[in-house]
Amino acid sequence: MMDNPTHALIVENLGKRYGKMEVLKGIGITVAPGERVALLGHNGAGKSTLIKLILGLTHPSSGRISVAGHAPGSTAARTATAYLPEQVAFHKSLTGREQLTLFARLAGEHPKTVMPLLDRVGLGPAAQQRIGTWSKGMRQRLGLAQALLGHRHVALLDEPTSGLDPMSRHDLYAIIDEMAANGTAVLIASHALTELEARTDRIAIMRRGELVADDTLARLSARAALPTRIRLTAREGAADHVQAQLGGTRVNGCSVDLQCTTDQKMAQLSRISGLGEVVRDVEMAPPSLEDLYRHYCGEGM
Ligand SMILES: Nc1ncnc2c1ncn2[C@@H]1O[C@H](COP(=O)(O)OP(=O)(O)OP(=O)(O)O)[C@@H](O)[C@H]1O
Repeated sequence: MMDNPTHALIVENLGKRYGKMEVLKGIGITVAPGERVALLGHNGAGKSTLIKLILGLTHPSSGRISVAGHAPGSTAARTATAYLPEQVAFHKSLTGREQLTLFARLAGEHPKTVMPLLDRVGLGPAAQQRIGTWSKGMRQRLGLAQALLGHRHVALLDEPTSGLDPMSRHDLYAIIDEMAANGTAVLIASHALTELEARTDRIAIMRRGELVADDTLARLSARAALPTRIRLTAREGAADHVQAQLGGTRVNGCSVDLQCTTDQKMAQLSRISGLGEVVRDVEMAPPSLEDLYRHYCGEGM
């Protein structure tokens, strides 16, 4: 395949063996500039191995990778890639500003970019403190600041929000969105399904070294045809009547759970409203990313 300039990252028919063990089998995935792709999979599915191969830290047994048109590990590919590992390690005795200045020099960036970048990730006030005194969230932000140095075509983020509180997670995703809006292709390996659901454009799921899904949430959802759950709250004493009319399962004194496919949803809602005032409330839960993840990972298989 010719390199498509619309793809910042191309992974083609990638295989990796460790001795007899086949860790990656024919992986093909592309990420376009500005796209945010979630990379999901159980422990040991091969996500870290894929990231290591894209970084050029280990070599594929077969297949090909192109990072902004360059071979993984080459100087051009390294310059084009931002990488945030799960455990970010820094010199504890340096201040945030000193550490980032060091990274800026290594990346060929002018030290004057450092303070604005620290401000951008919310570390401006802590810039003169030693990293050894910082919280995990602050170190994670510094990792992100490092990843934001220069203009990167591809960002590889490994569990970027692990161990962060909800506010820090929110801020971190805002920065990731900004990176994508500036044209960086972002690949986020994570287990944090709920937050990824709203913050990524595409979902890629790996299972035992194979890519078993790679599409938008809406299309994965349509293909899986998982049911929408509907919980009805009946007026006091009316739950039996509601269940007799609509079927479903009683979950407690006054609630009834129903399930329906997407194309049955409107018909089901009109049957519910036909029951009139005996139904006090309706809650609908479409399939979540967690449901889809279970489906595509073939849980229980
Ligand atoms: N250097 C290595 N030598 C031998 N086997 C390895 C090596 N690195 C990884 N593996 C194996 O490859 C498989 C995939 O591991 P990998 O770390 O890529 O999974 P992962 O999806 O990143 O898991 P996690 O979510 O736990 O980080 C595992 O079975 C692992 O034991």
